[in-house]
Amino acid sequence: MGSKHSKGTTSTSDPVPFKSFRVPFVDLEEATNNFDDKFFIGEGGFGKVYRGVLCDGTKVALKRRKIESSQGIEEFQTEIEMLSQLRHPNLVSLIGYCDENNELILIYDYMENGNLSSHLYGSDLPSMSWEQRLEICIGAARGLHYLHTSGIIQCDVKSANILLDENFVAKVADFGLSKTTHGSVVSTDVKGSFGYLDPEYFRSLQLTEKSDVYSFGVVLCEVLCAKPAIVAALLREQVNLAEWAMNWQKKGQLEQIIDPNLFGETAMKCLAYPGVDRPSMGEVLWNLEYALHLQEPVIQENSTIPIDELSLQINDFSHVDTSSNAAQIGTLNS
Ligand SMILES: Nc1ncnc2c1ncn2[C@@H]1O[C@H](COP(=O)(O)OP(=O)(O)OP(=O)(O)O)[C@@H](O)[C@H]1O
Repeated sequence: MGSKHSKGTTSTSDPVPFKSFRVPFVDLEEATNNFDDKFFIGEGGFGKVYRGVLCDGTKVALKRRKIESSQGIEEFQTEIEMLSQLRHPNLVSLIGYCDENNELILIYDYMENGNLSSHLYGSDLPSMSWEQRLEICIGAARGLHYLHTSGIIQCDVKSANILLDENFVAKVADFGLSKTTHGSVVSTDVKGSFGYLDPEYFRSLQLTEKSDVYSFGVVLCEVLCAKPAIVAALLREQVNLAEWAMNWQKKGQLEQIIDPNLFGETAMKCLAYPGVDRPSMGEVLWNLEYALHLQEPVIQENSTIPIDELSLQINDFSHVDTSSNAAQIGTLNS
């Protein structure tokens, strides 16, 4: 949950009506040995995240708002409102929250294997098999499909917000920017993360479920190419992975960067412009499940080939027209 998007107020009094989820601060101090650095997992826009163990033995992750920050209250409330109503095996579970004094802390089920992006690039973690990747994408698609059929747009779909439990089951996380729309088009300020933002939403400020589909298409590209959504390529401007992959597709050479037997076409359909040409999340899910079904014999044959070998050939970004992305990034930063 990133405070970069927050428009919250500064009052901390009774921020949410779900008192049954409330956990005393002293219990959280105990769970983390007083927020000891040894328990620190990472940091996002909202604040630091710690692992901990509650007195009943439940392993948890605690997201603690930066004390100096006056932002994040609106996202804190949205997160609690959304997650206290939603339950699905592919959504992260909110166990409770703490809003004592100046503290705002969200308490989640602890996800043993962290987030999807750290398994794709930028870490020493072992490469995941194709089958595992596809199953993770299917899990995340199920979570998003459930959200969309519940009338909710997640609004910040990215690989860092797909968490993995001890069995590598995908759980969609971070609902601070989510919107309840019940299928209608909503006018709103642009929110989301660089590299994942639907260009149509960016231009029109009209939010629909297809914006999540676009962002999920970028996640599929990351999974297929083992590259981050924004790639700093040699001396050039930052390169947007989605546009780079679509350029290869336009040239009819998608197989140059990804194995055509996998789910490249599904990823490309998610990135279609205009948004009405994109599939629904249910169709994406069906396509991925079908890809898994088709892949089973192929996966068995290739199961020892790490993705890095496939992505070795995709380091040439010289064909990308970065002008429109650079414009988008520039505008977002301003
Ligand atoms: N329930 C959880 N279990 C385990 N690790 C978690 C959990 N929730 C978050 N993390 C980890 O904590 C770190 C910070 O996450 P956080 O969601 O605050 O920020 P982010 O998604 O990295 O960035 P942003 O604030 O821009 O969305 C990440 O490494 C994330 O994987």
